[in-house]
Amino acid sequence: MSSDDVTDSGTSPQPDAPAPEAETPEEPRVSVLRGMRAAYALAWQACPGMLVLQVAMAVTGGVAPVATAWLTKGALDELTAAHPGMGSLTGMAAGIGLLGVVMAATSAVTTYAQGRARRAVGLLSQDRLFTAVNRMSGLARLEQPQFHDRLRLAQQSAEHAPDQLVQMGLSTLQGTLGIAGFLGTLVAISPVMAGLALAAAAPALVAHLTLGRRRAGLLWRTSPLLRRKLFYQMLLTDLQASKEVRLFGLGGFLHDRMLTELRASNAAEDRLERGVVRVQVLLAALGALLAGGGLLWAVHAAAQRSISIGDVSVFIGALAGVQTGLTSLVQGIAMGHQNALVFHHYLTVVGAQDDLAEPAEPKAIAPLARGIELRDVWFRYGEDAPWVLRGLDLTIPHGTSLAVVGLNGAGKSTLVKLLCRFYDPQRGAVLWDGVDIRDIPVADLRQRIGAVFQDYMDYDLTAAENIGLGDLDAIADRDRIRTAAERAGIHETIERLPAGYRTMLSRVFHAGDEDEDEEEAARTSGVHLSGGQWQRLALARGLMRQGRDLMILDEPSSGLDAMAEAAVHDRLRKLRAGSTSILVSHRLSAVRRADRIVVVQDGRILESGDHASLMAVPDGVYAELFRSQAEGYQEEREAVAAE
Ligand SMILES: Nc1ncnc2c1ncn2[C@@H]1O[C@H](COP(=O)(O)OP(=O)(O)OP(=O)(O)O)[C@@H](O)[C@H]1O
Repeated sequence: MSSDDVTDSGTSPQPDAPAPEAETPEEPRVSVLRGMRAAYALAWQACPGMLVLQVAMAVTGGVAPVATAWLTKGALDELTAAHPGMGSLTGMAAGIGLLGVVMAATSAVTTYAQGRARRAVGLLSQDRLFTAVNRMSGLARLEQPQFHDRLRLAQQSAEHAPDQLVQMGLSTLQGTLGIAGFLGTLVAISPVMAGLALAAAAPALVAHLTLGRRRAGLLWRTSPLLRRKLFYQMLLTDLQASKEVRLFGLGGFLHDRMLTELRASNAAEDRLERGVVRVQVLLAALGALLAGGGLLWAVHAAAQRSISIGDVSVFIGALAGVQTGLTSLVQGIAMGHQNALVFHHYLTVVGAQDDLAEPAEPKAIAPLARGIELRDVWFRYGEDAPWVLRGLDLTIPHGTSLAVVGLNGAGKSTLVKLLCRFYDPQRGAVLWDGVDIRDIPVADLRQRIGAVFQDYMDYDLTAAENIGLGDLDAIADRDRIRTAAERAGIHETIERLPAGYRTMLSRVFHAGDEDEDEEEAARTSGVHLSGGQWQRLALARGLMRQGRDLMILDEPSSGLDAMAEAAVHDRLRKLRAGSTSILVSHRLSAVRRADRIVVVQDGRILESGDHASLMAVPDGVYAELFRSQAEGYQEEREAVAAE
């Protein structure tokens, strides 16, 4: 394939590898029932006992008020009878009292059961959410803004939505039992009133469902605004950003931007809330009209002796019971509906496939014996993005050191990322001893690779942990951590820290126990390293994997001073001898002793050879780059000598 076949504009042939499923920015259409089912399954798995207890309490809470209303009616009728029977009156009064105790206990037990279930469900749902995030072994999805919008809502709903959906189901059960009881009572006294009360709930249900859908839509639309707001907010408080924020006087600017995002989100919420108020006022007026009409009818009927005083009491209670029951039922359903819409984001993330295709027939990876080959590799970061690698061919024989050089943006780090299989190439293949790495389980492949990335991480953890993370099996192995630190030239620095390897490298967290004394806390916290020292730590972390099949060093010394850099490269050269390694660097003095050097340009290998052979090509890119760097040092030296 020539570069004419595959153009920057993206009018290329269909790629071999499918692009990761794009996140759709539209508002999702979802099944509420699916959300409910998933929420109940979660609640059952997280805490079955508490779910059963809540169901029992919901049934009790639904039946008890109806029973109370009937006992009250019985008592009032007995009282107004010609010869009230004291025995049955006492029994009914005792029954009312007992039901009061039961209802109070029900409410307390429900609160307890809800709390325990909420915590257990929250734990399980967050566990599943982050398990799913960890399952995504590539980087492509994490680079999609829509995925982050979805993830934010998923995180929010993982904490609250499952529990709220369960509560909605339970309150529906409780409400339905209460309403059924009261409605039966109403039908017995006035079927017309019963019909009217029921009919009044229909517009309320429609209105609340519409509002719920609008609320869920609002959450989806405001998610990008709130993420940007959080980003500006984070910059205002982040330690790393604080230098630039203060020096460039960015505080006010970021603050304004943060408020602009918040105002836009508030304005959208205000608009929705205005609609909510209108609907609620209308529904309240309808309810009051019904209650007032019912009261008038009951008083008239009692005055004409067509119903008893007890009937009036139970009628008023039942009408109020049906109305409040229906209102809370409708609101519960609408809230559940809204939660299910948001919970959909959680279910989508939890159910998402890995963004890297899993091998249909996984092959076991063997220790590297022959070498790694990139064969006609074409890669770009998105369907509309320009090609970064354009038919790149490269072989790295086992046991050799390769250096990769090239101008900024040439694709060197991209090449490294493909070797770690953070992405799959759209065309061509990366072969490990002749096996396509797409056929090897990705975790097994990465176990064989050690790496120091250009954009390495500083972890707010102890010095030992910062290094030990490179090989989790050895995170407690002080000897290995120390050896890696020595090789990266950071051991002495760590030894001088207040608590040596136990020192917390953070100004945000401290290392010790909550109850440690202040002296100990001061010893173990508050240390921050210099940029070059952090880079050495990252190098030590990578070196924890010394002896694996492939060592990747992407600009491992860019932050080191000249002497440290020379010393580190000297040491690395010795460590790399006889093992397979790739060094990406702009410092040509560091790469000159590699077994082979390649120059990447326009997504291909432009030149290849050892230092001497590349320097022998007078108008070659490598020779030119090397000469210009050497001349820079030469001029510097002459200037110093002339002073
Ligand atoms: N995650 C990404 N998403 C989209 N484009 C990217 C991404 N990473 C890199 N690119 C683009 O790919 C091209 C190659 O980038 P790469 O980081 O591989 O270059 P490089 O040779 O390592 O550059 P440098 O010497 O500056 O580190 C650049 O044009 C860059 O904009």
